[in-house]
Amino acid sequence: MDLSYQSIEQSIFQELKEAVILIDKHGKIVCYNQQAKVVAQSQHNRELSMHAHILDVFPKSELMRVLQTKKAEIRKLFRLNDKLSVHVSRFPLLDNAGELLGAAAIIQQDGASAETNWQIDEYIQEGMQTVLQNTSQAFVILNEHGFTILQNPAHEKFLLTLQKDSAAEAVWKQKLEEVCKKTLQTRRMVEEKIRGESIEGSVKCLPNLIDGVLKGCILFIDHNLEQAELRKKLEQSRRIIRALETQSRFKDFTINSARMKMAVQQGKIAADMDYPVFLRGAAGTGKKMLANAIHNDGKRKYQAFTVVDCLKDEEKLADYLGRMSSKDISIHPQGTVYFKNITALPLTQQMQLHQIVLNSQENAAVYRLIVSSDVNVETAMIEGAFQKELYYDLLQTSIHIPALKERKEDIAPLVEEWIQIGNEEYGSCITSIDPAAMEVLQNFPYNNNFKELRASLEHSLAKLDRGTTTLSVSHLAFFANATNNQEESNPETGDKPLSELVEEYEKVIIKKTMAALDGNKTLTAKKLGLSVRNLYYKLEKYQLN
Ligand SMILES: Nc1ncnc2c1ncn2[C@@H]1O[C@H](COP(=O)(O)OP(=O)(O)OP(=O)(O)O)[C@@H](O)[C@H]1O
Repeated sequence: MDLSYQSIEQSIFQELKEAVILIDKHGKIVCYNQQAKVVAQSQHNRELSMHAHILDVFPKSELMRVLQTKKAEIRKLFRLNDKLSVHVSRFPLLDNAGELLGAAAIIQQDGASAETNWQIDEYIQEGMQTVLQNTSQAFVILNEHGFTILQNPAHEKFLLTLQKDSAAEAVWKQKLEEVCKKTLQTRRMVEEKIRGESIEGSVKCLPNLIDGVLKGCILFIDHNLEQAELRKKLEQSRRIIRALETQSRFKDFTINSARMKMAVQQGKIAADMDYPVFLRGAAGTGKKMLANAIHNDGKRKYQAFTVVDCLKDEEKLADYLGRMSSKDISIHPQGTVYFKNITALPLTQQMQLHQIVLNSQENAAVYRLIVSSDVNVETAMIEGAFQKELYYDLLQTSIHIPALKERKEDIAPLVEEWIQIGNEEYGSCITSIDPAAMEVLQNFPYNNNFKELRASLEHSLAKLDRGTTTLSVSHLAFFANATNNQEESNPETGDKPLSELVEEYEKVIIKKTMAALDGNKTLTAKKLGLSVRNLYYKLEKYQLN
């Protein structure tokens, strides 16, 4: 067999992807192609040359073995250097009579490295998938029209949380769209900071160019959601503490309804002035909270806020009426005094209060005055139990706080807020509310307004099974029972608290006595051992007028 160079199809041989080296039976190189030169160079820059010994060029070559064994070795791994391994197939070269002429090595350098690259690619791909699925960095891949093709879990979570805050969601959605559009238009990276109400962050958008063709873009989002959630919880705790310490502010009101927004707005206007304020609204609607916010967001915030219940605090009432009647403006301005249940004041004290109101109107008051009533003052006035002049003067700056049933839009956010607080207190873990349950909560009458909403929810949360995450109608048995009891109006049934049963009984007694005495209030009060003003108060409370 002629192993000379000329006997082989030059062009094909040279173009082969594989490196080919032929040696004679002594180990001398007799033939090689271009690829073989490259392989030799990759091994410490060695030069391949004709008639050189194979071990001089490849000191670790195993081709010599084939000369001895005369056996072919297929695709054996051979380490060329620290970084590069190749697959080598070795063949003995025999003539027709089986005589050894030499040996050939076919080195699959391209194939081998492609395989190595492929293995690395697969490894990297898998690794990348794991990283992308687990990273807290939210990202989303969009096509050239701005539609989502792929997003990671961090992005899904981000969108879900954003949905809970409609104001922030609107800002973020608009900004992300803008950034995306800009990237697709300019084919350049666009970076922006986003301030979406409570949720802040930044977005980076890269054009997705494949072989110079714009295929869409990739959005990377950094946000402070976790901090925002923590801040919200902290703010809630602070709000409760402020309410407990009568440190409420206007921002502490949870409101959705236009009517309640109006009441708070009026409160804000009143806070800037020193006029007396008259707060009107049923029990538990938030009168004290609003009075407190007027004080804390007003000029006298560094002075005391004092609550005087005209129905219960007789001594305190007399004390403050005395102190506040003084017109001595040389005295350093004092804090705010909040008189609640003013319809329970006897006429003489009403006159005293009227004088304080007049002093305030003349800017001659030492104290800031805020009064409230949860019963209908007009009826008391018509009956002669409330002074007309006082009524008209107070009316000028009166703020009406609507009952919860008149502002159902406020119920959902209040419920959500109290469930979060309840979760902390009762160890429950409610994260969602079934729509049917929310309907029950929204349609409940809440005679004691916020106080009743909170107490009823607490009652339901305290009885939840461990692990319940969705509040459903079945958990609201307390609400159903309360509704039934109200509908049946049977004072002897149900598991009502004693105070409620006593009130129901009191109502029946007053009603019967009044009927027996032809509606004469003075005689009714006398018969029941009540003062006339107290009777008026109870008639209003039980709506017996
Ligand atoms: N819009 C609101 N957002 C948050 N909390 C509220 C809201 N309205 C009322 N509350 C809370 O409801 C509770 C009852 O409110 P508050 O004592 O001010 O009612 P009130 O009308 O003065 O009641 P009452 O006439 O029975 O004394 C308080 O704990 C208050 O913090």
